[in-house]
Amino acid sequence: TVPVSQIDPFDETVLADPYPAHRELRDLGAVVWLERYRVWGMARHEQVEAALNDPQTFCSARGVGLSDFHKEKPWRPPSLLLEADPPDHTRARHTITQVLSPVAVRGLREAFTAEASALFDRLAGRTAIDGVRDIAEAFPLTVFPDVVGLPPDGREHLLPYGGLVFNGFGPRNRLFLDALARAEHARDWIAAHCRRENLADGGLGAQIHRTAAAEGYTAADAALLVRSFLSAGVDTTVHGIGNALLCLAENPDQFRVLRADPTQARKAFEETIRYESPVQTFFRTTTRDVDVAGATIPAGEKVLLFLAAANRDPRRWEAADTYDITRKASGHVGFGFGVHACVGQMLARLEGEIVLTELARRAEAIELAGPPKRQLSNTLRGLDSLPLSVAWV
Ligand code: HEM
Ligand SMILES: CC(C)Cc1ccc(C(=O)O)cc1
Repeated sequence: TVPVSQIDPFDETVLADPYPAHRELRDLGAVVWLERYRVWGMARHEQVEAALNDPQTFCSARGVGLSDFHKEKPWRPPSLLLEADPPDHTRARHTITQVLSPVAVRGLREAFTAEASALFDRLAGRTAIDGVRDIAEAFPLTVFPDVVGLPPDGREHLLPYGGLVFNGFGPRNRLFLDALARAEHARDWIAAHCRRENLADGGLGAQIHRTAAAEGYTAADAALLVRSFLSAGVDTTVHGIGNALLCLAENPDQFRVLRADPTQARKAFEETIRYESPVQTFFRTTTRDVDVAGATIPAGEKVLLFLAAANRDPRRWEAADTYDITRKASGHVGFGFGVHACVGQMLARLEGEIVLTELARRAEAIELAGPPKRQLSNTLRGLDSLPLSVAWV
């Protein structure tokens, strides 16, 4: 029989400190029944990776949130990438990877480095800063809209829209309803700025339109592909960078390692994605009766994948609950795994590496100057504010 848990993974107390619940779920079994939502859950690395690697059985086209698109109308038209399965997904993925290719991402390094340098020039000398407002939000909100080709006005809609997307994967709780209200005006702005006429020539948005047209997509579908970037490309990196600053401030020995060798910045960011995963959970839906570790999950069931729990599974990681920037963090599922693995991960890594390198060069030490304020979300883990005192070089 399948172990039953009363844990509510979307409860605000659990979201504020999810790690005890993650441990309980891992130890309860390879597959558990979450009574609260009447869905299945997997929290161990082995089962999460296996499910992500089997899109035929654990599909995305019925939504990657709690809502089953076969039963409820999505709050927005489904994504051609995230909420699609092979073969449709394959064409959309091929289109996007032509635009966000490793060569294209490498070509951004110089401009991103210049932006980070200018940002830290403005911060130097200010001993009290807010790591979220002044760094984690400031850097992505400067470089990403520029590279997509968004106009200077209206960028304040990006975070609220992402907040709605990520809260939208959870239940229709207070977090979702708040996000829906906050994003009321963002939805129109985002929809308008997925259209070719509102995207600058030469930007990634215009390139998506051009490549999508060559792949036979309509302008409307090309706009949906741009929407994927605007949905996934900001809140995630903001929290990735914010979580890295929090981890480094809470583990001064790790900051000293980074300070001694700033080329460790990329590894520090990767360990952050494992240890304090910005994307904590999302769902799949079974397409057939499937046996997992002796339990049979019937077809048509929602399965909640606990990425963050898998990333701290002691069955897979030495000292799983230790933040160690020198460890080999590869193999984590913080960027997903398999056909839907994050298409923006190289861009995210570039942003994280550049910010942490600049920080390591300019700060002797950073420490918490007050309690961080958590930003609760049904899916994302990150901060609203991070008071830091910085000893600049
Ligand atoms: C630290 C930053 C980021 C994290 C932690 C992250 C995490 C993830 C994860 C876990 C998935 C898998 C979703 C699934 O399997 O259903 C994913 C997919 C995706 N990500 Fe990211 N992401 C990040 C940054 C970005 C950026 C910067 C972009 C855009 C430029 C982006 C665009 C996407 C897209 C379009 C998908 C869907 C891919 C597909 O379904 O084939 N992400 N991301
Ligand atoms: C971690 C993922 C759920 C992030 C994400 C969100 C939205 C989209 C989209 O295609 O709209 C893609 C990826």
